[in-house]
Amino acid sequence: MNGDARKTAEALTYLSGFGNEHSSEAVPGALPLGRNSPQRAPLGLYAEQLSGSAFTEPRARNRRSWLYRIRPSAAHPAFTRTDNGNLRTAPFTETVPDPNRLRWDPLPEPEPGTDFVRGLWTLGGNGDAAQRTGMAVHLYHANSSMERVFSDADGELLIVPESGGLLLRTEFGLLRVEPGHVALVPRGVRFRVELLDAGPDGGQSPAARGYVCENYGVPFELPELGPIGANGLASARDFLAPVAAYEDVEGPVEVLNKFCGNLWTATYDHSPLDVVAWHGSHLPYVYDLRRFNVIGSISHDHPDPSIFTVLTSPSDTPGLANVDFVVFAPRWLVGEDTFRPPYFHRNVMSEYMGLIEGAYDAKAAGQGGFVPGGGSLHNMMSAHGPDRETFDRASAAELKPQKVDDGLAFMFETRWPVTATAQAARAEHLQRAYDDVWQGLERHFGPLH
Ligand SMILES: O=C(O)Cc1cc(O)ccc1O
Ligand SMILES: [Fe+2]
Repeated sequence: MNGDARKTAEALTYLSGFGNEHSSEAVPGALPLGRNSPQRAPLGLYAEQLSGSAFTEPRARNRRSWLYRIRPSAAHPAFTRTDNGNLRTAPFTETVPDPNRLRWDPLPEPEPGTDFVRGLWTLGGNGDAAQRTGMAVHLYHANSSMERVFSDADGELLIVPESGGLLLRTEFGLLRVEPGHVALVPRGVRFRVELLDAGPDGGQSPAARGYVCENYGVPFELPELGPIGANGLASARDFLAPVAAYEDVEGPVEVLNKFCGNLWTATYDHSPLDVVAWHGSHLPYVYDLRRFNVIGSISHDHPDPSIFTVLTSPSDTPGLANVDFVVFAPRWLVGEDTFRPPYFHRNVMSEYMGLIEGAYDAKAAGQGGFVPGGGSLHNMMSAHGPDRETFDRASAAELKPQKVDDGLAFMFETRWPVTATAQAARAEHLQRAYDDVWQGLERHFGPLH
């Protein structure tokens, strides 16, 4: 299946535009015109609505799609509980919230035959999935394509690959997601993840690794631009939705459903990825982070990282995000008389950071440092910022224009502290000496300087 996945992914076409009303049909005439639910849907298909918002939410936040499928989703046997593996869900109560700065190396190698869902490993989170608020941070490390199909009733999934490309076969069609891209799979949408990179044995050996933000709250949207103007940051047109593509498969297919924190399984007698046409706004997307238009200071001082927000999940309080997805993309630094890397700070928000590639400008890379596939957690009010090495270097640097283009880092920044899971708090790959990166920041104070 893996070799085929790359070939299939090469030929993909997309529909451009975040939040649009898109429509697509894999077979001409499959999409009804002028109505959603005709007495008999075209081509003998079943019409079905998938709601991502309450029916009555304001138009700007209202999300739903109509799917025209070979069988209605309702045609399935009972779900039964199955092993949650390393997946955990809010409320997170296995440990107490930790004020310490925490950092992890990448996940260890998975067992052979680990698919995307089995490879999910929850680091922590906040809120309450059943109350549709808060978020979870997961990592994944897989070495096998999924045969089964997955959907998450608990939230939307923002998938951030760090190594290994993925082919997402969704109810709405196919998305190719490489490191440097992110995929957004809405709540309840069924999909299967295949690994794009076939190993020398034509199969299972390469790993696919990355991060997932599970957003229990209001779905991600593009941030307001305010005085930035009508353009800038992530552009709506760079978010690509799939075109309709369906599986006409009769035969046993395992379908996994994450519901209020548990995995449930059912064996369908057909593939639920059988949507021949669709229209609507509750849709998956892929976005290439390198298309992000980075805005920064052209005078002095280091702007707050909110300037790098790609997507935001708002809360009921204006400006206070349930979770923001922020990217530190290649950019020029030109600030005069400025300490250019991230400043020392304590933040009321909680910050989980990951690294997709290269190095991050506030932290040393290399072994025992902040490395691709690793991550750090700086919870509410924890004191952090540049490590000693970065502080020494940046305080002495000659301030000529400088291109920062040796890395791609990101942050999930959330309104509530992230409580670690037991497995994250006790993990062997937790860096137990992380505090040391701020050791040796000597006093330089001298009133007579
Ligand atoms: O802690 C971090 O590295 C993230 C971060 C980056 C930045 O540029 C300013 C503040 C901030 O929290
Ligand atoms: Fe920070």
